[in-house]
Amino acid sequence: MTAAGPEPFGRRLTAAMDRYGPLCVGIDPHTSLLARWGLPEDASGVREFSLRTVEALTGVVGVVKPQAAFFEQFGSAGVAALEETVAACRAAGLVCVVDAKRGDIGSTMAGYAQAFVGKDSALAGDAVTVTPYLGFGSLDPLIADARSTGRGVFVLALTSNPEGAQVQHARDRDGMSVAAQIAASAAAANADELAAGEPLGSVGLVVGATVGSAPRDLGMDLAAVGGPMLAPGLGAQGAGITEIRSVFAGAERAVLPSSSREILSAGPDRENLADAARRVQAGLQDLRGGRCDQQL
Ligand SMILES: O=c1ccn([C@@H]2O[C@H](COP(=O)(O)O)[C@@H](O)[C@H]2O)c(=O)[nH]1
Repeated sequence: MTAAGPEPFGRRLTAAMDRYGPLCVGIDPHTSLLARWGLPEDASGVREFSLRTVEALTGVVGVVKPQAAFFEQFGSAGVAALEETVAACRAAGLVCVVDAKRGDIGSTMAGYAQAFVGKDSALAGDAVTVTPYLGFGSLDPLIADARSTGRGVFVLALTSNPEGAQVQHARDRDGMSVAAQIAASAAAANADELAAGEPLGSVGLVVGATVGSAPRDLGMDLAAVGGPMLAPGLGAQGAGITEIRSVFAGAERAVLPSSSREILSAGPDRENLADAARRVQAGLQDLRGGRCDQQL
């Protein structure tokens, strides 16, 4: 919190990436991983898995991303486990992106906004993923609330799954792709924060590390967005630093590469988990133009 209000998300995220490096570790308690970790395949297992992961990664990475689906599948007890995970991240000083991929008409979006970026909501991390396929404008209430509480929003633009092309590669009658329209809307949403000197705006995009030349082919100007680029697809989905460099050429400092299964499968031993994250982080070291503070 500053005299002018809460510290903006883009500033806090930049500080975390400068300190630890760009890696975001996904907290995805797949049932197969619960079994591998010797944990029950229920909400108590999801809770234990997530809290152990937060503990192992504290001081190792700056950003984590719990996947809401793996909590919600166990109903209210699973949602309670997600709330505890968010609280543990807050206590540990980890930037927490809740991967919930919400989206609805504007009036309903206000409800999601209260849940995921509302001031006193237990489900609100530091940022949330949202879907713009009801129109980018439908996200306005949530973006406004996120800004007012110092939180961020990651808008799906080019997802890492091949099926996403059906919607995201479509073009309007002027030839502009849906993905390029989402990027342009995010850039407009970030303009005031960037003009005020923030290093990154609060409105980021989700662009898979697996999408190859699609951003260029679809006319997206990622460097002009001015917000962070959450890049899932690192590790288990096949992307590495070479793919990330190619997808995000010109916007490398804004990239938040995300990996879940590749790192989580090193658990349950805390040191093994931390080492796996350190190895992936080290491989990304040059992305932001040199060593992070933690390695100096
Ligand atoms: O385009 C997208 C958007 C989100 N995800 C999510 O990221 C993780 C990826 O997990 P891995 O084990 O590293 O493959 C998962 O939670 C997805 O829902 C994505 O993969 N692609």
